[in-house]
Parts: sequence; C-alpha cells; structure tokens
Amino acid sequence: MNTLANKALEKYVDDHTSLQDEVLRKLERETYLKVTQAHMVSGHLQGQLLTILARSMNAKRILEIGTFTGYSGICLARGLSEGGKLYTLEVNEELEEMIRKYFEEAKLSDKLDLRFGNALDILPEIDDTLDLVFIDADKGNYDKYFELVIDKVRTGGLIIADNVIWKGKVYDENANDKKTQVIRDFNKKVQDDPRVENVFLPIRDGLLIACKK
Ligand SMILES: C[S@@+](CC[C@H](N)C(=O)[O-])C[C@H]1O[C@@H](n2cnc3c(N)ncnc32)[C@H](O)[C@@H]1O
Repeated sequence: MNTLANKALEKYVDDHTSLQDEVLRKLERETYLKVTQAHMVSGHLQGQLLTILARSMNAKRILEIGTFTGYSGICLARGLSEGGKLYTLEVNEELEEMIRKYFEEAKLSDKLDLRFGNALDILPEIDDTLDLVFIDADKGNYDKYFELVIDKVRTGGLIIADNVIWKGKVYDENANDKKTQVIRDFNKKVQDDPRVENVFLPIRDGLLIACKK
C-alpha cells in the first residue's frame, strides 16, 4: 500500500517538490529496467527530503547502510558541505558499476566512500563522527545498526530508518509475521530510547528520524 494512497495528493506533493534532475531520473529508470526489486529505490520525494536534511544541517560526514543502485546515496551526498564524505555500505558487489557510473554523472565521485560487504562487519571499521546515518538495509538488523552507530553520531545528528511502516503492516493487528514484528520492535525501541528525540514521518514506506541528544 502506498502511504500517499490518494493519487491526486501524491501528484500535488510531487508538483510542489523541487524537480527530479536528469541524473536521478536516468538512474531510477535504469534501476527499474535492469535490477530486481527496483521498488527499493528511495525515489523523488524521499530523496529530496534527504538532500534538504543533509544540507540544512551542514553535514560533513554521512553514513548510509544499504546503497542499492545509489539513488538515496546521491541525494545524501548532494547535501554534503564542501569537503564532505558519504560512507555507503552495500553487500551486493554486482551493483558497483552502476553506483559508480551515476556518482560520476552526478559529479560526486570525490565524496563517495563505497564499501562492499556485510554492514555489520564494516561498521566497526568506520572511525569517524557522523552527522547523519541513513539505515536502509536488511530490516532484521536495524536494531544492531542503530546500536553500532549511535555512539559515532554527534549530538544533534540524525539517524534515519527507512521502511518503518512496512507497507502498513506495523499498524495492522492481523499482521503477525516475523519481519513485521521486528520492525514494530525497532520502532518501539527508538520511541523508548532516552538517547534520542524522534519523529515518525508517514512518507513513502515511512521514515523514523531520531535526533541524538
Ligand atoms: C532498500 S535497498 C537500499 C535502497 C537505497 N538506499 C535507495 O534508496 O536507493 C537495501 C539494500 O541493502 C543491501 N543490504 C542488505 N543487507 C545488507 C547487509 N547486511 N550489509 C550491506 N548491505 C545490505 C541490499 O543488497 C540492498 O541493495
């Protein structure tokens, strides 16, 4: 289920969001043509939100967990300040060519630190202070990702988790599968966590934004 179920509203929202540029349009199109599970791509509205959040906080160090074809990575990197860097972690090496091609087209290659492997193994190697973390990989590990990054995030920095609505299943009392329960548990954990202040945004498949105190 689309959280902006009303198509007219969806169009209106899109019409009042800065336009998607040619690089992102091409990347989204190529993803849908060539890659399985293309619906995982963040897309225009969410991508624009990520750019604006990163830019407004003058981010210098951003970490993304789950690069996929690079859509959200490009959006985040666009919000980086001068000399900034995006660490982005991806387990599927087959995506490398496409990711690098589009970062090149977007003139963002100098900001890209792309690392392949299991994020759980790579995260302890990242020794940096982070302004923003975007968690968008395997849902079963969201809790672990949160714990592995929280001490690296500066005060006032953000941890943003994607897909926290899980196609509406998190608030459907009849949905009791394991993945849905894992996401409910993660959402509750963030809500109860005294280290952060948080807001749950029902955009696309849901973003949970936690600001470190
Ligand atoms: C939802 S997609 C990411 C979408 C991307 N952020 C975007 O908006 O375009 C999730 C990605 O996480 C990757 N992934 C899954 N488990 C992972 C892990 N343990 N470590 C690193 N990447 C992982 C998948 O291969 C997939 O490309």
